[in-house]
Amino acid sequence: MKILTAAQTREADAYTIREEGISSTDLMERAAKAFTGWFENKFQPGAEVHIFCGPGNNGGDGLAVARLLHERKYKVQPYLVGDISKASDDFNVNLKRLPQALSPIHVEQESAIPEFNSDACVIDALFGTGLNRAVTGLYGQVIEKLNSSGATITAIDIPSGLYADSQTPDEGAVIRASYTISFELPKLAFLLPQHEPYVGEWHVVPIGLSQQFIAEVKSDLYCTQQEDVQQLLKPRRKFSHKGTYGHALLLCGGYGKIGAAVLAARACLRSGIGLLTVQVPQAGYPILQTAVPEAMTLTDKNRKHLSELPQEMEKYSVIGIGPGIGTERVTKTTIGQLLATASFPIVIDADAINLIASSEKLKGQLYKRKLIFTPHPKEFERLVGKVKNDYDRLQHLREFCLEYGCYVILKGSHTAVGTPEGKVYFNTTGNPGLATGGTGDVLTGIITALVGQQYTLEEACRIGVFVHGLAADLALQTIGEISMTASDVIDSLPSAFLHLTQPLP
Ligand SMILES: NC(=O)C1=CN([C@@H]2O[C@H](COP(=O)(O)OP(=O)(O)OC[C@H]3O[C@@H](n4cnc5c(N)ncnc54)[C@H](OP(=O)(O)O)[C@@H]3O)[C@@H](O)[C@H]2O)[C@@H](O)CC1
Ligand SMILES: [K+]
Repeated sequence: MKILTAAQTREADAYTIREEGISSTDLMERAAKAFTGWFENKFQPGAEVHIFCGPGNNGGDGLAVARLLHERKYKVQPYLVGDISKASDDFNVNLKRLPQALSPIHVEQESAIPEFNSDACVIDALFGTGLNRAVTGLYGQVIEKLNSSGATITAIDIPSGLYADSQTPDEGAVIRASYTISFELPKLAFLLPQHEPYVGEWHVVPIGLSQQFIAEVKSDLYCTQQEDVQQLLKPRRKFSHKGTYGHALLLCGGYGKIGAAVLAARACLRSGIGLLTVQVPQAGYPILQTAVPEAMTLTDKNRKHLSELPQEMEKYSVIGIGPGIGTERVTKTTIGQLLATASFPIVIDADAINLIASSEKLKGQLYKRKLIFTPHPKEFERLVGKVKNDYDRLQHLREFCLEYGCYVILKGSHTAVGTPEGKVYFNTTGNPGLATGGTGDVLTGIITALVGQQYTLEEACRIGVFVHGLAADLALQTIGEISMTASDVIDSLPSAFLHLTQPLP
């Protein structure tokens, strides 16, 4: 699914109206019906619903929603905020369509807003994609009052005051919604962690915008959804054997962190790799052999740390390196040797990222290699320097991928996959249960397995982060967020792959 800017969304609206012979009023009605459909499933008709409408088409949506909810027996009170003498045409059409029983309250000062019951619902229809400056003055005061009212706020299209695709100025007030119901496509702002307090739980409802326009419009930003991953996954062939699915090498684990190698290895095997060799420091040998009998185990000459590459490197199709390896000098030297010699793809995680980030020499060896980095935000900052905000982080992500021609999986609540072509794919699975030690090691194992099976690096990144999040979502059902461990995510990988390859009817 593509992500469009606010300007492109307005163009999509205009194109749909022009090319598909639908009036803008009818498109607004579709949007209002789509919103109302979601709202009715969420809130019972007994609830008081206070709908705050601004002067543009977002306000027009609010007025149409007021009429539709009134018809469905909700106790609706519309508010017209500020100067509506220059309101949009469709706002005025929907103002006229309000039934007699609904008389709107004009809010010219914030004191005109009554106190709400604690179970009241507020619908925010002040501003949508037409927001063109920070919200201050009366609108800002109204937003602050609604935020502190204690009512459950549901935003139409986007929380008012939030910029859809660029940094919202600090001085602007922004609605803090519990729910945001967006039309047709998600906005970039919803995918960035800094906006969680404003956007709340978000959903997209279709309103029939032109699919042709959406297919043709240029955007480098995408959401990866289940259908995408189902199309990317290749069935295993009847006449295949273990050699068909690659031979992965994991260079993971260090004294006290052999568990990281166990987790990465188990996840790699559960993600379809044909053969797996794990090299661990001597201290890890009995542990690996016992915990992961399916993996072949090599030992490093060093008892505690990664200090050498195995023999016969040419037999591997992919390497995963980093989980638990530590930051010893000798390990850094080994990474340098790996970058200098390996011709196959390398998945680089954890301390391998930290070691590369700390060395200009190692960074200089990254060019023209087939590399996937899997940093969390702190590791990413070690690679690229301090970032100012989530948009700045995204910019750095694209620049880093372009400069080094590599892939970066920037982990977070909507993990972002950056590609060398400047594209970014946001993931749509996962939950806060993943915020626990070892889940990153699991992701390294999954991605390594997928690269080993000859998926392109882009496919491996997109499938891998989706499956990892899906496994956590499936584990949620029986284990919950609080108790979830990295091993639970591995244990749910089979269900996640089954879910994707044999969708239930
Ligand atoms: N078109 C369609 O077919 C469909 C559109 N849809 C809906 O339309 C929404 C977009 O509507 P929109 O383009 O009218 O813009 P919207 O966000 O309502 O605001 C514009 C108004 O706000 C004003 N204004 C802006 N910033 C301000 C500020 N900081 N402080 C104060 N004022 C400010 C600006 O005034 P001005 O800049 O002229 O002073 C103008 O009056 C979209 O999100 C979706 O909900 C759906 O129904 C689907 C069909
Ligand atoms: K809104």
